[in-house]
Amino acid sequence: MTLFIGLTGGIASGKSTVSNMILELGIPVIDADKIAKEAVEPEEEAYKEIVRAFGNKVLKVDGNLDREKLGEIVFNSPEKRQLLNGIVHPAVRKEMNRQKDILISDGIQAGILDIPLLFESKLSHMVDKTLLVYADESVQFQRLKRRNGYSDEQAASRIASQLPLKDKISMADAVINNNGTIEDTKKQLLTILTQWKIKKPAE
Ligand SMILES: Nc1ncnc2c1ncn2[C@@H]1O[C@H](COP(=O)(O)OP(=O)(O)OP(=O)(O)O)[C@@H](O)[C@H]1O
Repeated sequence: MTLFIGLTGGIASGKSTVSNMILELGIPVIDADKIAKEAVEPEEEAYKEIVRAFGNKVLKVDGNLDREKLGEIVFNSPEKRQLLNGIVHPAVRKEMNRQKDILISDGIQAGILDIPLLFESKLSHMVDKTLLVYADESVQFQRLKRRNGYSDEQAASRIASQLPLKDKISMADAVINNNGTIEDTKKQLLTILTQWKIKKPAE
């Protein structure tokens, strides 16, 4: 039986950092963000639905979706965000399930589903365990500003648009505190994987 772990966190809390560590251990990662990007490529059904719903103004001249423009529209309107999610989420769920089925039929012991908005999107039912990458809001703020070159206001509004990370602690089966060094984080990850009896595939 394949054990599926949902990896989540908040903006700039360190999900990609942890998901890279997991990949380096040889454990497969199903990446919801990557799948979501692929789901809206021009040949996909979701792309056509988005153009029908939002119009040509969300397209770049080359015909690809203007993700920044779309992001801005939905960032400022909960109704439009719901409309977009209603198109994209089912396509993403379907592809994640397809990839899960491959790991199951290959007899893989464990797989990670990297889903940034796991709790907000109510997708916990897709996994057996949930793992939260936590960082204090002040740490998220500093790392977000440094990584994205955001102003104080831009960083603060993006953090405020998500459920506070501390509220997700009680929802998760295990929490990695990523306030410290990368080494500290790696140690916590290995401890949790051991507790869940997940071995490196090579062992
Ligand atoms: N323990 C750490 N110490 C120092 N810097 C870190 C640490 N963990 C992550 N970072 C840095 O903080 C930034 C955010 O980390 P990362 O990209 O892993 O977060 P994320 O949760 O995947 O973010 P997002 O969802 O916003 O893409 C990156 O620039 C990363 O290199």
